[in-house]
Amino acid sequence: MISEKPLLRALNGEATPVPPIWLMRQAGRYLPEYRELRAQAGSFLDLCFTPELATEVTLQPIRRFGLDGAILFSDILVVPHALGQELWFEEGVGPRLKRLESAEDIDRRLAPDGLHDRLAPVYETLRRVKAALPAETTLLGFAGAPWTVASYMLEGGSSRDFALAKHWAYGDPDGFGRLVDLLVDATADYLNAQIAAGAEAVQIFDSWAGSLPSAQMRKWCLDPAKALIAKVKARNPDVPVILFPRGAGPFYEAFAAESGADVLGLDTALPPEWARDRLQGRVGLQGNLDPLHLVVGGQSMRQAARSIVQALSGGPYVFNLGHGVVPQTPPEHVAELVACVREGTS
Ligand SMILES: Cc1c2[nH]c(c1CCC(=O)O)Cc1[nH]c(c(CCC(=O)O)c1C)Cc1[nH]c(c(CCC(=O)O)c1C)Cc1[nH]c(c(C)c1CCC(=O)O)C2
Repeated sequence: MISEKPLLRALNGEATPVPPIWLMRQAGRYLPEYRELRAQAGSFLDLCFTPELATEVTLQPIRRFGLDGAILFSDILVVPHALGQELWFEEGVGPRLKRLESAEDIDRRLAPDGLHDRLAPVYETLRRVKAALPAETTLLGFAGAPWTVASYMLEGGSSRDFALAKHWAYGDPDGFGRLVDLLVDATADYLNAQIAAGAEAVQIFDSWAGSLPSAQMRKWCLDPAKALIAKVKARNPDVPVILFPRGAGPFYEAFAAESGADVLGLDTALPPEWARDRLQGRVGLQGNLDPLHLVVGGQSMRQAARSIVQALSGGPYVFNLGHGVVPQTPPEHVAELVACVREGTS
C-alpha cells in the first residue's frame, strides 16, 4: 500500500511535488514549552526515560509547526548507558561518561544482555507517540552510529580532537573493532525494537564521521554502517534508513554506493549541486540548511532554503538542516521556514 504520509513517501524513493520537512533536534531548549517541562523533570536522562514526558516533548514541535516527521525524544548516548556505562549530563557542559580505558573494559564493564530492559521506557515512548500523532505525520526512531557513540565512550564526553578514540582505533584496531562490533549488534537490536514499537523509519547519526581520514572513515564509519543497516534490513526490509555521515565530504559518494542506506543526510558544508550531480539517482537526499540561517531568519534564510530545494527536489528529497537546531533559534523562524518550504520555489 502506498503511504499517504509525505515524509514516508519521500523516504521510500518518491520525488514528492513539495518536499516534506522535519528538523534534526526539533525538540529542545529553543522551545519555551520544552524548558518548562525540562525544569520539572529533574535530569535530562529522567526526561528521556519517563515515557509520559518524553512523549510530550516529542509532540511539542509537531503541535507548533505541523512538521512531517516526529523524531523520538531521547539521546544517542542511552545505548552506552543501557550497556552499563555510567552516563550523566552536566548542566552547561553536556554529556559525561566514565570512560572506557582499555579493551579489557569492554568485557569488564559492558553487559549487552541488559539492553532491552533498560531501554524499555524508550519503546513505551514510541508506542505513546505513535498513538497520538496526526495521521499524516511519520514517526522516526534513531540511534548513533558506532564511531560517534564509541568516541563518547572513550573520550568520556564531547571532544575537540578525538585523540583518545583515535589512539585506540589506530593503535589497537582489534580491540577497538570488538567495541564497534558490539555497538553494531546492540544498535541493530535497538533500532529493530524501535521499529517494533512503532518507528516508521530510522536515522543513524554519525555526527563525527568527518573527524577521520578516508581509510579510517571507511573502516570505522562506512563498514559498520553497512553491517548495521544490513541487520536492520534483515528484520525490516521495508523500513527506510537515513544515514547522516556528517563531515564525510567527497566520501559521501562511497556512502551512497555502499552503505545500503535509503537516504543520506547532507551536512551543512556539502554543496547541494554536488550532491545532486554525484549522489542523486543512487540514494534519497535530506538536508542541508545551515542551522545559523534558522537563527537569523528572514530573507537570507528563505533564499538559502529555496536554493537548496531548487537543487535537490528533482529526486526523492526531504528538507532538513545540515545539523541540529541550536538553542538560540527563535521558534517563529521555524514556522517561517516550514511555510517557505511548503510554498514551493515559484
Ligand atoms: C552527538 C549527539 C548527541 N545526541 C545526539 C547526537 C547526534 C546529533 C548531533 O550531532 O547533534 C542526538 C540527539 N539528541 C537529542 C535528540 C532528540 C530528538 C530531536 O529533537 O532531534 C537527538 C536526535 C536530544 C538532546 N540531547 C541533549 C539535549 C540538551 C539537554 C538539555 O535539555 O539540557 C537534547 C535536547 C544533550 C546532548 N546530547 C549529546 C550532546 C553532545 C549533548 C550536549 C549538547 C547539547 O546540550 O545540545 C550527544
